Amino acid sequence: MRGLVTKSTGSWYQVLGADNARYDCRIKGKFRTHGIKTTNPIAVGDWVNFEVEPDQESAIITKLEPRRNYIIRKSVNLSKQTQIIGANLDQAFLVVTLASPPTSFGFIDRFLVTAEAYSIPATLIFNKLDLFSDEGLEVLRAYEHIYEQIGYPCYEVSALTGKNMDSLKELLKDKTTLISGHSGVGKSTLINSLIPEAALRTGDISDWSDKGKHTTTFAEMMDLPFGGKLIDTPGIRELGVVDIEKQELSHFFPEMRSKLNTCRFHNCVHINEPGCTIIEAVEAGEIEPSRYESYLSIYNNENNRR
Ligand SMILES: Nc1nc2c(ncn2[C@@H]2O[C@H](COP(=O)(O)OP(=O)(O)OP(=O)(O)O)[C@@H](O)[C@H]2O)c(=O)[nH]1
Ligand SMILES: [Zn+2]
Repeated sequence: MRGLVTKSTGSWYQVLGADNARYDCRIKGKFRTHGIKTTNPIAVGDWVNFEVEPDQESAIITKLEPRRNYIIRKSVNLSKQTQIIGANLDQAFLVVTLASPPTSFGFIDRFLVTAEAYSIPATLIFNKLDLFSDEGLEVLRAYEHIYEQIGYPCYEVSALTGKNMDSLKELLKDKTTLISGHSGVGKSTLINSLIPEAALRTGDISDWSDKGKHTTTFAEMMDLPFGGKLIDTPGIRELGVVDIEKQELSHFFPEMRSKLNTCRFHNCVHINEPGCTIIEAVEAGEIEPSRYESYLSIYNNENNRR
């Protein structure tokens, strides 16, 4: 039967079958992963074929359909390994906030670079709008302006009061969206506001995760009541920047992309080369200094977490 993977622990996969029933599936033997070294050959959002075992208790995934796209992160404990967080995504949302605790530019930019690297459209959701004074709002709008100019849509909401949540629903409707954010930004509150049954879902998780007691839950796909799917990434607070050649990094900063052919040296990496148009653009205020700092930080492989 054909089905959609909606949850995974790395050893167990929950699959929503074509018959609308959910199956607990496993993989038998080795699975072709097309050159991706990963702890989970199959990810949430994947379309698969599976066969129900004679005992009717479990099922075996037999085939993985080609992915339209996917997003990957470095595994925290296994140095060379990577995790596929989600596949077949329409877009990625990063929930951020400038209030308790504020999200740093570095955190935002690393997320955006990852989304660019995998060609997944990214949107920033600024939460906790209700906490802002007029002055605070000015700072917020300045942040938003930076990212909107580059081409990233920004939305300001309050998951707590529900302010502007309707415009968010419009964006999510009938799409598959990966949602991410560091601890405390209000991602759970936001999901609960979008999916009122999400509280039920929590009970469901603990029940199901018995199957994966010693593994991590990578991600979970939820149905949005107004149409569309949301992929939550519990325990995944940050997407690492994976497998980007230093020489290529600037391609994943859209505001740098258009200027790349104009540096004096064709192999310019925009650090301290003479005749570098990226550095000139930073100095002229055309490229935001915080974005250039993030570029340097990623280039130097620094992990300046919040
Ligand atoms: N004022 C205000 N507080 C909010 C808003 N959204 C969430 N919060 C609060 O922020 C805190 C963190 O919210 P959570 O939804 O638990 O945050 P999270 O991002 O899921 O983080 P974890 O709980 O660590 O997983 C809670 O005290 C929420 O009540 C908001 O829009 N406005
Ligand atoms: Zn340059």
